[in-house]
Amino acid sequence: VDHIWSWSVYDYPVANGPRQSPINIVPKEALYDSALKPLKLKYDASNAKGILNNGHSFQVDFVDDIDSSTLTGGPISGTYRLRQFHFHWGASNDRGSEHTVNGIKFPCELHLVHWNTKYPSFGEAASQPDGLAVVGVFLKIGAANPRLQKVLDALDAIRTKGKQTTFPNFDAKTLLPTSLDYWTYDGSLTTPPLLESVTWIVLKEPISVSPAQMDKFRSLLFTGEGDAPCCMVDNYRPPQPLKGRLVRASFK
Ligand SMILES: CC#CCOc1ccc(CNS(N)(=O)=O)cc1
Ligand SMILES: [Zn+2]
Repeated sequence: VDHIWSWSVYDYPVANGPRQSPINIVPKEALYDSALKPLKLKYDASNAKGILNNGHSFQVDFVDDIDSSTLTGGPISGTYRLRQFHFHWGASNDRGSEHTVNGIKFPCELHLVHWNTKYPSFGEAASQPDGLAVVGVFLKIGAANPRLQKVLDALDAIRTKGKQTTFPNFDAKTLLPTSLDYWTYDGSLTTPPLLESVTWIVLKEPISVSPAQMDKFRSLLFTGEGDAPCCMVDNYRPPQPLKGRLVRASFK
């Protein structure tokens, strides 16, 4: 079975909702908002727990039962805790990102998923309009990125769906670009259950990734051990209708 996104609008009626993600970002149509605060990301490397092939991407999970890896400031109010980060990528370097900029696709996009601590759990927050905040970072082809290497070196141990291994002491801040300038808009999860609970914060500055490193992402499988192997590629949702939403910029 080709692993195109197999869910249908019938399974998830919200797929046609008013605030679906991702979107195409048109910088000239974004509104600079001087009231937007700088992003404050405070990550504790000791909160990193494990790395998992979940059958549609891989994710690095964090301990989120205390306020030690948090997102504050930016467009959000209150404190959001880092839950996990994961990536989306293409079968070739001409595609792979979920958000696009002036219609341009990047080869890969990193998502750092946070949940609002005004709710008792991630699951509860995920059903609230202000429950989640995801920081998106574009990856563009260039020099090999040493900050990615520790993550990529762990992929051999989680090649098939359902495999996981420990992944201690990882500082997710090392994956961020120099500038924290961002675009922000109200959106959704881009994977099932597509819940419209995400404040998206997409960084303007990409980080680098080399072609060889991109091939490492593509060495993962959608399929489980013993299944006919299907390379984990093109695990991105295409841009969705803006439906009148405003995209704000934290920078001029
Ligand atoms: C409710 C629920 C659930 C499952 O948890 C997640 C967590 C992250 C994601 C990632 N979605 S994305 N690509 O928008 O960050 C999807 C489901
Ligand atoms: Zn994602």
